[in-house]
Formats: sequence, C-alpha cells, structure tokens
Amino acid sequence: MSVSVLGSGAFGTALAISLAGNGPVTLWARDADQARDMQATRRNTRRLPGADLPETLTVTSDLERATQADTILLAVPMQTLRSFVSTHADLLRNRALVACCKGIELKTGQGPLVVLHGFLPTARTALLTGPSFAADIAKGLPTALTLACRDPETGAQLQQQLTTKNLRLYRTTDTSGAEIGGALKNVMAIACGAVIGAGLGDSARAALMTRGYAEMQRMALASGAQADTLAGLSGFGDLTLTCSSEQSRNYRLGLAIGRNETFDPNITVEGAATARAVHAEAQARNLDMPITAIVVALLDQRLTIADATAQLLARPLKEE
Ligand SMILES: NC(=O)C1=CN([C@@H]2O[C@H](COP(=O)(O)OP(=O)(O)OC[C@H]3O[C@@H](n4cnc5c(N)ncnc54)[C@H](OP(=O)(O)O)[C@@H]3O)[C@@H](O)[C@H]2O)C=CC1
Ligand SMILES: O=C(CO)COP(=O)(O)O
Repeated sequence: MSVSVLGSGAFGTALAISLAGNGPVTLWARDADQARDMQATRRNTRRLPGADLPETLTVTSDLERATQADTILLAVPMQTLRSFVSTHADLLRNRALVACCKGIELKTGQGPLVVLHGFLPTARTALLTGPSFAADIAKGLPTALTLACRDPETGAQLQQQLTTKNLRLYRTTDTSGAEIGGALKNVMAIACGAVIGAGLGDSARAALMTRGYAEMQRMALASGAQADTLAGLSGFGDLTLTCSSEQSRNYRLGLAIGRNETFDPNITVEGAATARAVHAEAQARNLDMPITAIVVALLDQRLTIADATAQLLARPLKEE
C-alpha cells in the first residue's frame, strides 16, 4: 500500500521522513520551485530546517502523481482544508484520507473530518493527532499518536500502515473526541503562554491547564464524544506537551501576548482561529468556557492580562 503526504510544511515533511523508513513516500509541495529545491537538496530549509530527506522520499508539485497513492495524508492548515479538498475532490476519491491538521473551521465550527466528509461522503477518512513536534519526529525521536477512524477495520489498517520505527499509533473510533482534543489544546496553549509570558508563574499555568482541560471535556461531552478520549494522547497528552514547550507556536504566540511583543502573522498558529470558532460554538450551545473566551479577548486586544486574571479569579466559587 502506497502513501503520499500533501502539504510540505513542518508536519507533512516530518511525517513523510518517518514514513519513508517503511518504503517509498511521495511528498507534495504546492510550490513547484520549492518542490524542485527539496528534491535536489534533500532539505526543507523553509519549513523544517536541519532535517535530511531520505532517498525513499520523492518531492513533487504534481498533484495527479501524488494522489496515485492508496493512502493520502492531508497536512495543510485547518483553515485551508476546505478550499483544498473542494478544489481537488476528484483526485481524492477512492483513497484513504488521513487529516493531519488540528483545529476547528472558523466559518462553520466544523472539525477536519466533518469538512472532508462534506465533499467526499463515501471516502474512508481518519485523523492523525496527538503530542508530536515535527522536529522531534524528523529526528527519529519516539512519538505516540492517536489514529481516529470511525470504521474500525479501516482504522486498524491505517494503524498498521502508518506506524513507523519512531511513531507508535494508538487507535480510537471516537473521531469527535480526537478532533476536539487536538483543536482545543492549542487554545489552552495560547492561554498558558500568556500566563508564563506575563510572569504569573507555574502554579497559574497548572491551574489553567487543569481548568482548560475541564473546558475541553465540556465541549467534547456536549458534542457526543467520550471523556476517555480526552484523557488520551489527543487530549491530555497534547495539552501537556503544547502548554509546556516553547517548541509550540501556539504557546509562543501566548508568550508574545504576555510579554506585549509582536508575533509574526505568517507563522501557522491554529489556536487563534479555533479559539474564535469554539467561543462562538460555546455561546450558541450555552457552554461555560471562560478560558476560551479570555483567549479570544486577548487576541482581539480587548482585555489586558491583568484584567483577564482578575476576571478569572472573580468568577463565582464552585465545586471542582
Ligand atoms: N508543526 C508541528 O509540529 C505539528 C503540526 N501539526 C498540524 O499540522 C498542520 C500543518 O501544520 P505545519 O505543517 O506545522 O504548518 P506549516 O506552516 O509548517 O506548513 C503549512 C503547509 O501548508 C501549506 N499550505 C498552506 N495553505 C495551503 C493551501 N491553501 N493549499 C495547499 N497547501 C497549503 C503550506 O505551503 P507553503 O509552504 O507553500 O506556504 C505549507 O506547506 C496544522 O494543523 C498543525 O496544527 C500537528 C502536529 C505537529
Ligand atoms: O500540535 C503540535 C504538537 O502536538 C504542534 O504545536 P504548535 O502548532 O503549537 O507548534
């Protein structure tokens, strides 16, 4: 069974490097010059500097060629997934499609698998998510991920196919829980970065992570997901990683907010749009998600960190 990765960003490149240890892999880059450069130099200097591309990995900008594979990993940012799939739906039919993005679509409130299903209702789809920095994967460091697939048989096949020497995949059929965990941990990472950036301390961060996890569970349960999924790699696991490491772009955006510094708008930070999408959804469903609301207010510069802290501390006392 052959594999292609569409999207040659940091994550797509890292996954392709790891999968190339199992056999030939094709990595698609939308930019022809970039594809040629990567194929010739065996490096992705723009998105994943320092990592060598193995000989079993071929980089191309020819999408027809890349979509010949049986299994296709979609490693484009969440907010671009709809336009990508709608433009190329004909090339993606009759393939197993594995979404690798983390987020909720701003204009619809949908997760990646719901977006895929809208265009390709009969496709076999799955989500690959969980705690993993692209640079770690590319270095061959051990990583455990969640492969979420509603169909158990397809899930088991993909688990076998996408497990590599350094990527250990666990499976679940709870796609909704996996989508929500992976999306919301980024929102909490922005909040935690802001707390650390503003010098509010590790105890405050632990409080935010824990109460943030409560928000993740609230949204997940209201969406029909299972609480256990949130306790796994795609929820708790990724929350822990992203809220505690400066390798995370979401956390670094939070740090910049906390320090009153600017942040490069070209860097992919999924949590920003996702915070807005989830906040709107929480309001529509009357779900109490105060940390998410505060992240949106910080992003909109409607609130200072001092006011945000005061607001959270002044909330009515309640049972844990
Ligand atoms: N980086 C990481 O450690 C991890 C990332 N992820 C998730 O992976 C997803 C991708 O992130 P990541 O690879 O890091 O992001 P990057 O910013 O490194 O790369 C994004 C990639 O998407 C491509 N792209 C952007 N817009 C479009 C579009 N409209 N059509 C086609 N391709 C497009 C970019 O192309 P171009 O280079 O030409 O601009 C680039 O190759 C995110 O959802 C992220 O949360 C998950 C786990 C770990
Ligand atoms: O999802 C990730 C780690 O699991 C990567 O986090 P960032 O997108 O914040 O860099």
